[in-house]
Amino acid sequence: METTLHNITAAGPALIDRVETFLVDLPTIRPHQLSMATMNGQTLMLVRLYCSDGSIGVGEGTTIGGLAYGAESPEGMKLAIDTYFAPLLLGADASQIPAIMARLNKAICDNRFAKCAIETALFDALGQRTGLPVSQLLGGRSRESLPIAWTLASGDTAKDIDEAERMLAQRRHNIFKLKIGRREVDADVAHVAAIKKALGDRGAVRVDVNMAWSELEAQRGLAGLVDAGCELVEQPVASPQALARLKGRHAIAIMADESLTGPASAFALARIGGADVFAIKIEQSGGLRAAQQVAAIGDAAGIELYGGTMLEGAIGTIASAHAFATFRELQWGTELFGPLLLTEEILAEPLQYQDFQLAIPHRPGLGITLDEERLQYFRRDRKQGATVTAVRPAKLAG
Ligand SMILES: O=C(O)C[C@H]1C=CC(=O)O1
Ligand SMILES: [Mn+2]
Repeated sequence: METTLHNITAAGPALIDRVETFLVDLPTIRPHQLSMATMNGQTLMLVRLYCSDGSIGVGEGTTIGGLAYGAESPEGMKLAIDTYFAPLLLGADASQIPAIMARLNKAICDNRFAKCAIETALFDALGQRTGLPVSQLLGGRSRESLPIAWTLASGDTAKDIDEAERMLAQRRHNIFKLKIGRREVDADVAHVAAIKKALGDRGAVRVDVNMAWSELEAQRGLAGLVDAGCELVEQPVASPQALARLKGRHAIAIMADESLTGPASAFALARIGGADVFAIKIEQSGGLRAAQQVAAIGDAAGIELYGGTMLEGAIGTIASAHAFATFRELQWGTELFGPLLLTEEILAEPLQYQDFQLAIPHRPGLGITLDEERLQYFRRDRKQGATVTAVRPAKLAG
């Protein structure tokens, strides 16, 4: 469909008629070990917004290890949307995304992941309505594809090296992020050094400590990581002040992840010089536009950018890709590999990963088509026999 301002406005408002949420449980290809949890599967909280013009937008809320990573869980997001978000959404004009998000932000504290799922669905529906990809609706792309790092987190050095070799041979990834922080600092540093030694110049090595170190442990760890040839360390300690004290002390980039919970935290971190790099995540930021604001703050402060993941499935991953495509700078690439960690495909056509990059679709909205049969098969309530949706009362519908 050719899109003009005329046919958008001529169509009139598209009201939200129905909000549907459901959980989808998918296995991972291997156990994924982080400092705070080991994942054997991933649960996607999917939301669909059905609009009065026939458009349907889909969004995803996903986290890591239930409540191990953050305050929101997939089950909690579903409950929050069904109970508290839906009444604020039903009957609203789905094209007025900033107004809807302002309404949600005023009435609902935090719940950033659930808000991101809703904003994703709104942008997807707007894309269907206008014929434009989400990246275009967010202001336009600076790039057509994104470099994709892979996380080595099997918990075993030799297995991690084999896995990295396979990724290099397939030309899928040549940037590797190692999950550390579960073991003693020296054991972790030895693990990183062994992997970097095996890969040499063929692969970049970075680590994510997920806040597991004390500041003292970090002082020792960072020195060892520099010697091991590691180029970046993600959130070695929990406190932003400690991050600021560590930054610049060793020849290694310090990246903030857990400390970034949206634009205000980005501003606060920039003020104290707490990071060389921001790992920006759409869910942690509270939505796609909030992620763009975090990027703008990073840019303005001379902080370099990286596109992070909450190990989302295909929907959250491609929503992230559309947002990251609009960033002016993306010096450290991205880690949007979430769907590749899952054994099951939920799209009719898989996302395109090749030559170390993920291609960003050009079709309207998110530019993906769900495989309904597979989704129905993996949804949790199929086994429980319950479907919860919120519907606009008939007397208001039309
Ligand atoms: O960055 C995190 O902490 C979360 C995540 C990203 C990749 C991965 O394996 O875990
Ligand atoms: Mn991280």
